[in-house]
Amino acid sequence: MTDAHFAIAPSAPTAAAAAPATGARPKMAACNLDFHYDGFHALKGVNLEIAEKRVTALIGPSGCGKSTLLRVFNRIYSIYPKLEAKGEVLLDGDNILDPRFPLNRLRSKVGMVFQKPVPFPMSIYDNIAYGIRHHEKLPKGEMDARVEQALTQAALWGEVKDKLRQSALGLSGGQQQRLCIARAIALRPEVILLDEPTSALDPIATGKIEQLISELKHEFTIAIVTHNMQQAARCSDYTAFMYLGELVEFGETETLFTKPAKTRTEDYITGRFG
Ligand SMILES: Nc1ncnc2c1ncn2[C@@H]1O[C@H](COP(=O)(O)OP(=O)(O)OP(=O)(O)O)[C@@H](O)[C@H]1O
Repeated sequence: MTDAHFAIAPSAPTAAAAAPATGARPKMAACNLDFHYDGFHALKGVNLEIAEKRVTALIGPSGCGKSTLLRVFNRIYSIYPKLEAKGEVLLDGDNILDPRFPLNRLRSKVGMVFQKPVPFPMSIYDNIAYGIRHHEKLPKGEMDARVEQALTQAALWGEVKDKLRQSALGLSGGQQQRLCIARAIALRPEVILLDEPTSALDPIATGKIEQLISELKHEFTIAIVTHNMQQAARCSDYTAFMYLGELVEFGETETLFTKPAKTRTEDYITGRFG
């Protein structure tokens, strides 16, 4: 799909409030997005653009719908019958909520990393190779190169290159999270969704992941849910502030944190509630 297709996307009020001021191309966009959990209205008319090869942070008090929005971006809810999304989520102009959009294509383009690192109970090498094998049949030499490349990009290669055949469960929490990021990267996605990726980590491991995020954005489009406002300020280009299922404010991170347009945003970022 082309930019032109994106521009004429159906019903897209193209999140006018959300339009990135830098002219970055939108990679994904939620358009009039509503989401219900078995009757509970968790996302209400959300319009948001995720700029290509930038980091977009989703912030807001507990229960405001940040993780739900991230999960809709990956259609992860679709296995549950009573969960319903309405509106559109565009990926390069295609509506990924359309059941005709193949789930395996979506998963290969949009990777996800969760709050708690969950390595598979297998070797470090196989943690990376497992997902690749699912999508491609590679000769051993090429597979070795792909594993090394993913671990290098996730800033983990130097720490694990001599123990690739050891269990991934023996890695520290921070290393396990970088392994999960490597696993996502290995599939060569275009978008990486990070759901509170550092909330289980100590400050040093957190710093490494933040450093990693700022390097990965040169190649990938990143959306990150975080409770840590310093983290959002440090590592994102754009920030979306959500409250009770609505997108309250969106803008360049520096502007949103220094000159928020809405009182509710200001109250939240200054710690008056949340
Ligand atoms: N599986 C579910 N079934 C029913 N309601 C749910 C489910 N998951 C989330 N919710 C509700 O949807 C709303 C949004 O939840 P969500 O997890 O997206 O919020 P969040 O902003 O990510 O919160 P937190 O920061 O605490 O992780 C909340 O009111 C939550 O209780």
